[in-house]
Amino acid sequence: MTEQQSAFTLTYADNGIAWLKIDVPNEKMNTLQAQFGEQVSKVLEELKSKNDLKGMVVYSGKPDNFVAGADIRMLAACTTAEEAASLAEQGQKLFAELENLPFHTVAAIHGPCLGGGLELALACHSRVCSDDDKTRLGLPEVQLGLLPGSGGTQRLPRLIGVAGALDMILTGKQLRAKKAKKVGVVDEVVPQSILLDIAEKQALKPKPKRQLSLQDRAMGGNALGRSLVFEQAAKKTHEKTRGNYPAADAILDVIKYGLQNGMTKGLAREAKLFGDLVMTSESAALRSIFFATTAMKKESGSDAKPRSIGHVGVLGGGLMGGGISHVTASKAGYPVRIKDINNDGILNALSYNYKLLDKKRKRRIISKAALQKQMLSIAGGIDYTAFDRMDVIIEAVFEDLGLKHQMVKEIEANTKPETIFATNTSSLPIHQIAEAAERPENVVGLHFFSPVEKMPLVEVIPHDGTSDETVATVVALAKKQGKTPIVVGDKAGFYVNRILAPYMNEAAQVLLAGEPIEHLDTALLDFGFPVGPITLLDEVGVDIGAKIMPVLVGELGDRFQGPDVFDKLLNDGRKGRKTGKGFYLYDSKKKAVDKSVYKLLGLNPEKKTDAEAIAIRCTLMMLNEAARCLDEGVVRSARDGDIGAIFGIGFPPFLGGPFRYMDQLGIKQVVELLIDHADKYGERFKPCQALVDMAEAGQSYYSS
Ligand SMILES: C[C@H](O)CC(=O)SCCNC(=O)CCNC(=O)[C@H](O)C(C)(C)COP(=O)(O)OP(=O)(O)OC[C@H]1O[C@@H](n2cnc3c(N)ncnc32)[C@H](O)[C@@H]1OP(=O)(O)O
Repeated sequence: MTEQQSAFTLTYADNGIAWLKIDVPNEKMNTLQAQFGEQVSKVLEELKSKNDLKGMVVYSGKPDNFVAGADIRMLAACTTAEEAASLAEQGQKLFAELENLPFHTVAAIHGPCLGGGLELALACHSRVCSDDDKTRLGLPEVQLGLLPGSGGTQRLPRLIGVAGALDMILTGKQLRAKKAKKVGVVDEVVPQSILLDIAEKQALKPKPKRQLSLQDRAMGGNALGRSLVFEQAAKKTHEKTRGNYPAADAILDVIKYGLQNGMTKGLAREAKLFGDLVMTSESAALRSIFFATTAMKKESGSDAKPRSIGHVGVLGGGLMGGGISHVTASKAGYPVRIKDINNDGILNALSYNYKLLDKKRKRRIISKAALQKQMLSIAGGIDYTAFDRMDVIIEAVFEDLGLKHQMVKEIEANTKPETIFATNTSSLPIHQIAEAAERPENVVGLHFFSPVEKMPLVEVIPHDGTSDETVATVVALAKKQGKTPIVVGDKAGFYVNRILAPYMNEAAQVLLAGEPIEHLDTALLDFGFPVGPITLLDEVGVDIGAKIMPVLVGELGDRFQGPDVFDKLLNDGRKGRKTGKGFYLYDSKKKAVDKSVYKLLGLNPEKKTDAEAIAIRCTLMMLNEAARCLDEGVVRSARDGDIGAIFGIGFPPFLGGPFRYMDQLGIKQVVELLIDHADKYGERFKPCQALVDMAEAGQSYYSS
């Protein structure tokens, strides 16, 4: 290999400093690949042979990233646990040699420094990072169903203490520069312009001695303190994972083992468990989410080019309008003008924005000046002033077709001919909204989920007459807002609500069969959903469910007919959390079921069915409907269907989404389960034709 093709280049300065540049050829992102082992070994051999070096700076040749970790494609290609473990061992060995160099090694970090990238930096004696917003440090392996396999589970606790390391490794959180300095992951934070100079200055200083952090001394440095920290972390982790994520248990195990038995044994265990985890179905599913979202970042939703956007208008200053204006102004960086029918709506949206920004300011993510600047980019009023400048309007008014028609007309009258009208409807067909338009090619659905600033998914819904350019423009806008957009068909419920509704209806059936509410919710939580269905109904609002159901029944048929409980609940004033009255009590601190709801529904709750059976019963309804959606073209691919369900509903990520889960079960088995449930509970479980055909042909949704 020629010098130019090498990912690692060494140069020497007259002042005794060596410079090790990492620059993977032909890639915009540095990742660590097995094939670099030889190159790094050579570099290390050369460095060991030098006896006149004072120090070394390790830096990236890329403009905006340090190292994003081991190459995930390489891990996914492993066919045995031994193969994966040996990759980890190789990294461990090289990093140990780096750590043992006799002179001061300093990592100069700008941009993402994640996974194996941070493990490399941890093997250096000091770390300096830029204060740039792109700089993020973390060990996100757990999000891929893995543990840090190149020394991270051993070096991080020894550097920042057990509690801090457990927090970082178990959550996979990525720290910004200031926070990384605060917890002790880096030694210095400096502007990017002087990063290399400061790193060089550091490297000229003598190699520092490793010290136990204060936190470690206080909490994890003795056996008793340590076991307490582990106990708490295990409890907290289990509450979240419910035993569905083997990586979390493995992380706890390896860190504890390493602290009890020393670094060498700890590293051996780290590599072994890393190899085992790479082969788990959970890791394969989580890796597939990474590959899917990375691919989706490049897609434009249509063959056309997106139009450029200068200004965005938002109609309606309610909860959704507030959230949409926030992601449009603060995340995408466009000036926003909100229009509402009264000033309270505008004030509401502005105060929503202020609260979100102030939270960031309090956490020192943004400065006061940045907060003020961002607030100034959002304006509002009760008329269409300045709307002639708008390129896209996002409508978030009440779900009423007449009102939406009025909005379309007013917008067409007050904006440019090419202005896009994107409606955030969750239930009304886009083609019906577009009926009022003179320029239906500019009308498109843009369905956000609540709370907008947190939920990662957006459904983009073209109707038959929407232009490709409109689709590409709103897809680009959604990406700038930090969302993952999926383009879905203009049918009732679109994709996410359509697959959610039968699942929720089935949960209601289970409830009416007399299963206790906590039992039902816990069953689905244990299965891996982030909230139970009854809690979700309380959160979303019983009234919202009652409004969407007839639309689905009308357009898609009787299988969407839920049990007849909405009227009883609504007549009793039980709209859910927002009215303080639903299935749960909202005036006590501890979550508890409002038992009077059983009386209202004429139920005598009693646990009769085991949790697993309840979970599969509700989930099967979702799987069957997802299969129908793909068959009807409501989603364009199994991949989009999986990402939509995971990001829109919280479908258990470790199962990889409904389609990957069906593959895992085997389509034949899914069909058999559906038939079995149809026998027990009714026709609504009848497997859709697409699944039956696939089962007969022995097909699956994915090839791997
Ligand atoms: C032994 C070790 O402990 C094991 C590990 O290190 S496992 C890996 C741990 N690291 C990670 O999980 C980080 C994964 N990467 C990311 O989260 C994000 O890419 C990022 C935050 C670094 C950057 O995000 P963003 O700027 O939006 O860029 P993004 O589009 O995602 O990535 C750019 C390119 O880098 C690639 N990339 C980023 N990290 C990668 C990785 N770890 N492996 C392989 N490819 C990676 C992407 O696939 C994409 O490639 P493409 O352009 O050819 O499709």
